Amino acid sequence: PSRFEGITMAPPDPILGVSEAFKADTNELKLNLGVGAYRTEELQPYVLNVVKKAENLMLERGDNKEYLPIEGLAAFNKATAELLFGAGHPVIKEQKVATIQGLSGTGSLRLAAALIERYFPGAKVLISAPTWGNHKNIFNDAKVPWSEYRYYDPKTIGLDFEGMIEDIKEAPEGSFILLHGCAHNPTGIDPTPEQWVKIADVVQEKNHIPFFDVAYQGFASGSLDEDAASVRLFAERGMEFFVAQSYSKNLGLYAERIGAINVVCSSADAATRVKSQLKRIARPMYSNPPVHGARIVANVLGDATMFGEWKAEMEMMAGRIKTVRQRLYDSLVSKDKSGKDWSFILKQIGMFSFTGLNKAQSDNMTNKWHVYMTKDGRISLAGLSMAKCEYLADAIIDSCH
Ligand SMILES: Cc1ncc(COP(=O)(O)O)c(CN[C@](O)(C(=O)O)[C@@H](O)C(=O)O)c1O
Repeated sequence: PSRFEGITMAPPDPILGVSEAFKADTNELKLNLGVGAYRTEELQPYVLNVVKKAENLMLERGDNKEYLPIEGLAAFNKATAELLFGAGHPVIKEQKVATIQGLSGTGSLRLAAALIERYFPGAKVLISAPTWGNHKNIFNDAKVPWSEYRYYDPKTIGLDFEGMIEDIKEAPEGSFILLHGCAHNPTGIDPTPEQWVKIADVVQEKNHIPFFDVAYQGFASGSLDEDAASVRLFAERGMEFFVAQSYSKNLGLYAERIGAINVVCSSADAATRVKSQLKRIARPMYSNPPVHGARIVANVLGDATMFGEWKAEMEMMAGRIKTVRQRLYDSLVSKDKSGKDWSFILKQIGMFSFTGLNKAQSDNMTNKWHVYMTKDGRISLAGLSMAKCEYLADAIIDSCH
């Protein structure tokens, strides 16, 4: 008998498995609102013009393919930390941030989880209920215990702020609090600036360690600075904390796997030690990261013209999603005679809308309407065109009544 008998079939991934099912569907009405990947009005993947411009420059320059250092491309690490905190920020000036290039957001989260497992034995991570589908797997596989803090309130289809604060208060002192910097996934519901202040207060009070996941900087509101406000608030307070970054969405570099883990420390010496241990973890995991995406980011962020062009394209993408969000809302209101309040669609921010549809209703969306979405009721508006809003509204109304 084969010794591989014990290797059973793994379940399809709750998010990426939806794309697999979508590809297998032959119905031309099919709509992929599963994975959080931007599509144009023609529902095609989008490579930013500024990315093509940077790549042409890189090709002309004839860069070589030598290994990067374990910590990644130095120009990228510098640029990514400055983008997050602002170039003039004290944590940058005083060299208190340990930044290493990661395999996009996922790989950066995983490196951070490995550091927690190694240097914070017994510490647990508090994650929002609900949260991005891969967070639990990342911490489980890194053998880091986690528990949930209340976040989504199905009654108001809004934030259960009191519950969130209470659960963070109740957590053992020195817990890691995983926070979505902006554009919460899957709910699209973000704390208000005032609520962020209160969150910072309670985290500081309990000596917790904030752990930001910033996968949508600039993509949520269209403004890089606005979307970094929550992270910068915590940096203002002189807190030590983690920030994972991703350029999958805001620069459209999905498959280039480019991101970073930043650890804000209380001294430059601590940052040097932390960086050395992140390198120690990375080397046996993947040795050193891919260069192409890092060079694109470093070139775009390092050139004033391209940086401006990037900001304009990001505002275009964020703008298209906002327009589609409004059109979906208008279609639902005009078609639905039940008087249901759909305003939550407009209050949500970023790529996603949390529809409140349950699993059976989501199944109906797929089986009857060929609309592919995650089973927690999330739809990615980035995959929706103006032309398809009416159809989607019909599907949602049919599925929830
Ligand atoms: C909050 C959050 N954090 C990290 C990531 C990781 O992204 P990457 O590794 O590409 O940098 C995502 C992407 N999440 C998805 O957009 C999604 O939820 O559909 C999708 O890309 C995914 O991988 O699931 C995310 O939404």
